[in-house]
Amino acid sequence: MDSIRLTGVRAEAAHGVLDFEHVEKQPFIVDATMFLDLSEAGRTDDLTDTVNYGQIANRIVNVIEGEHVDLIERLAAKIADSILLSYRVQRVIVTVHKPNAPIKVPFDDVSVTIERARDDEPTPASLAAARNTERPVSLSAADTDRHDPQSRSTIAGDHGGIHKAVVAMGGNIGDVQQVLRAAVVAIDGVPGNQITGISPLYRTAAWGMEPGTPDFLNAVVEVTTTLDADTLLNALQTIEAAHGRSREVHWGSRPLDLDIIDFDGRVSDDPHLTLPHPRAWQRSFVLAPWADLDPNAVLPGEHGGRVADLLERSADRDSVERLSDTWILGGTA
Ligand SMILES: Nc1ncnc2c1ncn2[C@@H]1O[C@H](COP(=O)(O)OP(=O)(O)OP(=O)(O)O)[C@@H](O)[C@H]1O
Ligand SMILES: Nc1nc2c(c(=O)[nH]1)N=C(CO)CN2
Repeated sequence: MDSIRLTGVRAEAAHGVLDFEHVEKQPFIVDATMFLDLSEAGRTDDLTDTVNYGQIANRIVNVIEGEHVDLIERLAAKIADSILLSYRVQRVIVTVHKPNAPIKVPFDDVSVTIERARDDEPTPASLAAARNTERPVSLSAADTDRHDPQSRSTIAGDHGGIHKAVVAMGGNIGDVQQVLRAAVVAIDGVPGNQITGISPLYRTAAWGMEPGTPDFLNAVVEVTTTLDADTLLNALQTIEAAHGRSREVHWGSRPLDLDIIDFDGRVSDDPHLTLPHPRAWQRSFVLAPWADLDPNAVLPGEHGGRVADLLERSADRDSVERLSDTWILGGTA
């Protein structure tokens, strides 16, 4: 099968079993070989027919710089999972090198290599991709013939042109900032999606939850997408599941929540996907970052209005605090 090989992706982080390795950063270097069918991309010259290796490299760095792990075996498994979020990748070989590992004799390098296939253990991403086989994504409404409709590696799109969606992100368990960064990368990595705006990061008091619920971090992103609204929701739920599946979550708290706030200004009371999000109008944790991102934004629907005005009137507007404009780059300074 065709492959894309990315080698020497490097980042520093504190991973390892020994005490000092929990605090002192050291380099980790990753090679990844992704197996996928490149024949379409070879014919069409279109990035949406392959995987964007720049996005894969970002994902690898996000995992390395993410939550502490003791073992490079675990780091390799997390990296393989994040790569298999790209539904086109059928199989991946990941090598993690730890050249400065605490080994007392002279050595060149130590590494682990793992191989994971989409079929070995279906990830939420692969399950969602497999379920949505009806029609593939494309960037224009005209090119419906370019893809193989039988392929299980497709995500349905509506071929209805380019839509604009506003997605709210939040979480209050674990390294939320890191997870939100990874979520932005993952949303942008869904074929047909392009992130066009990222709000500042806010710390917000838990809204509508039991006293003592930890604060959330929240942000809002704008996405242009060729996906229909249901398929976008499906993709967002897949990304949520990838970040929540192995954690113990007490009621209400969550590592990652992704809601569609607005989709082309549509209004719908379908409970599966209510538009605009039915509680957005009264949530400062949505309104404040959205108003920062787009001071002229308007929430449609019964409770709608200028987002900045809704924020002004919102009962909990003092319970949100702007933390960082540059959080997406990796720091909160
Ligand atoms: N605009 C929307 N965005 C995301 N999910 C929605 C939307 N409208 C309806 N839903 C449905 O809501 C269900 C529950 O979603 P979720 O678990 O994110 O809720 P929640 O985060 O606990 O509450 P809230 O929706 O108040 O933020 C989803 O399965 C989804 O089908
Ligand atoms: N501050 C804050 N509160 C919440 C949030 C959230 O993201 N931030 N999400 C909720 C359910 O989605 C309920 N309450």
